[in-house]
Amino acid sequence: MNILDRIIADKRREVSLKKQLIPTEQLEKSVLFNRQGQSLSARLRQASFGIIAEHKRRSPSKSVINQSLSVENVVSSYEKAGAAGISVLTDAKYFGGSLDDLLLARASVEIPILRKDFMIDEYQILEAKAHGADVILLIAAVLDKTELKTLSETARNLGLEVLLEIHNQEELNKSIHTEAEMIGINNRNLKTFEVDIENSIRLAKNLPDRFTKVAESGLSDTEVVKKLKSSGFDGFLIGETFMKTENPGGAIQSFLKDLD
Ligand SMILES: O=P(O)(O)OC[C@@H](O)[C@@H](O)c1c[nH]c2ccccc12
Repeated sequence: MNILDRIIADKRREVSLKKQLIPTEQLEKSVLFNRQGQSLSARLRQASFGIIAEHKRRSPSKSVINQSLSVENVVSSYEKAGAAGISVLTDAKYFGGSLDDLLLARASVEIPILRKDFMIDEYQILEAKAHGADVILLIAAVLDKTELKTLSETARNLGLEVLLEIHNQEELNKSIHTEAEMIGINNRNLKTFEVDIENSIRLAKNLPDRFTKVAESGLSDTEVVKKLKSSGFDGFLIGETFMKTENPGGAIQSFLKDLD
């Protein structure tokens, strides 16, 4: 079994257990459930370089990235430095995150927040809303066309935006008819961890203009980000480059300065 299949198998177990413990009515009682969602898509299109800065403690490809900083400090410093949005990993087993991280991030920043997790069930979208997210991630590699459609409709009905992640033409074909606001092209193949920017540039050319285009993963060089911007990308999802430093806020600040 590849890593992605393992993560999804674990996620199915996790979600079915949580559903028994915390009913959806309880999620709907959260104060945050009535909060007005904000548009990440609009912010990315307005920014000269729209960075979505990610909070990520560890990952299956890199193991430990940063275990010592507090999520509140990291995301506030991202916001202060000029990030367009924040991504918070909430998967515990493989990424060391939690829904509490999402709550703490929401309490710390005003800018849009993406709940970064492996979404397979409507229940997780209600959780995202109840913990203050503005955007959810849907990964085309693990969902079929019908699931992509119904999960994005659920998000839309809750006032959440969708970042739909693809990696190849086949995934693009099944995503193109959904109502997602943003398409993320993952430079990293989630099955092999290989990073390929040229693949992303080729794929982006086949995307209709109505989608805000986001380049994801493996970005550490401002020259590469400039090249992606001129190839039509509006947003850039960056985690490790910032998180592996002692001062992620300082790292994004100098990154943005280099892009200027
Ligand atoms: O840390 P990086 O290489 O800058 O990547 C960030 C983000 O793109 C990556 O964490 C990611 C992209 N798609 C995902 C899906 C699930 C978990 C994580 C991810």
